[in-house]
Amino acid sequence: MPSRVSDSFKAHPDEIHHQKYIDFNSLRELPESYAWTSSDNYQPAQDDLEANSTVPVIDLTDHNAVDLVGHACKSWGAFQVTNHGISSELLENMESAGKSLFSLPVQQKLMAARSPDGISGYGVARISSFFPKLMWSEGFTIFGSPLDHARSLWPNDYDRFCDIIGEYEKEMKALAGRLMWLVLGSLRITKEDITWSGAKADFKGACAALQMNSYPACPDPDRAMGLAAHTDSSLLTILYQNKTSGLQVLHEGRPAGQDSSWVTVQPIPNALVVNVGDLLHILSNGRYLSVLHRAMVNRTQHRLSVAYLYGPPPNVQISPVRKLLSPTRPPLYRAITWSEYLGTKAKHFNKALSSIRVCAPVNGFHDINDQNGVQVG
Ligand SMILES: C=C1C[C@]23C[C@@]1(O)CC[C@H]2[C@@]12CCC[C@@](C)(C(=O)O1)[C@H]2[C@@H]3C(=O)O
Ligand SMILES: O=C(O)CCC(=O)C(=O)O
Ligand SMILES: [Fe+2]
Repeated sequence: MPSRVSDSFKAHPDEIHHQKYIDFNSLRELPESYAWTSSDNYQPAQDDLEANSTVPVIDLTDHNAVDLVGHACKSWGAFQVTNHGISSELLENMESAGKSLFSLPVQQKLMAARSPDGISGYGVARISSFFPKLMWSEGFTIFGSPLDHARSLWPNDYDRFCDIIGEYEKEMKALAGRLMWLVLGSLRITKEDITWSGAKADFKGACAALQMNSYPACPDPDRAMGLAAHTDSSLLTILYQNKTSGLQVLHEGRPAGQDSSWVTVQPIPNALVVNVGDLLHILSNGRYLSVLHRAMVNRTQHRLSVAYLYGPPPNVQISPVRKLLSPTRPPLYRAITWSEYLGTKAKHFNKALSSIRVCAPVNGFHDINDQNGVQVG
């Protein structure tokens, strides 16, 4: 296995898998295998960046929060929340847990490498296989207990990491449940309108994946991509980002797909970013579109983010809520479980939503993902 990318970047594509194991900090130049161009569906000049625009910031204690959330979901598919109840201490602890993980030597991180068909562990962005170029980032996914991987990373000192993850997941689950009811409330959907496996959906059985992302400072940021444009498969995702900006969301013109531009989500201390995922897109029958987003890198600052991808229990069927349907608004998607959807996403990537569509859109609303031209492998 090459120890540095510069040893290997002219390698045969089969060897790309090996290139994931690099020490980003050792590189003074951007290897060609990491240099994105417009033909890779990426405009390095960023001339489609909307500078004076920003996603809504919602104070969760605002008595109008339901309507603000509804408006943000409809017009942006993303928003930031303040006064969300997660302590700044927990956010700081999570950030330092991430820092201590990603600053381990490459060989140590490899002890927790994600297996080719696994979900949890250390590795490159799993969407990499859909793109011809590599991404300037590394990630660590936690689905279920982090114990085994934490033990491989810190054989004598894994408790603290596991405690922080456990606490973070507990708090995030409560916040995600709260946000879910705000979102559903904005669609005038009540507890009675949603059943999961025949029972009332109370989100107690909800599931989540925690994705920690590290974006090292990059010698040539204008040609590099931290995490390529994608939507999340979740119902909704809650993202913590450190003080370095990089997250961008695609702001759709209306009708969807017209004049879209990328908007940077500027970090606000202690705020969290929330975005609509594909399962909410399905559940809301396309009223709330899952938002395309990506992460950019910069020359001097390391960036860290932690995404909490919140979904239903893996085997519960998700389908458009009946209350939102009418003869003029028939169901656009077939019922699907999160497990099955993840398999579909792994195969079709940004065409996954269209692949489960059962009905042509009416009144001009449709999947944004059909419009964005993101490359599918
Ligand atoms: C449950 C999951 C959603 C996710 C794939 C995964 O199995 C674990 C990581 C998640 C993540 C995070 C970064 C972006 C994303 C598209 C990816 O490649 O891995 C999402 C996946 C998803 O939402 O489809
Ligand atoms: O790093 C970011 O800002 C985005 C991360 C992200 O989109 C993800 O983990 O799904
Ligand atoms: Fe994402």
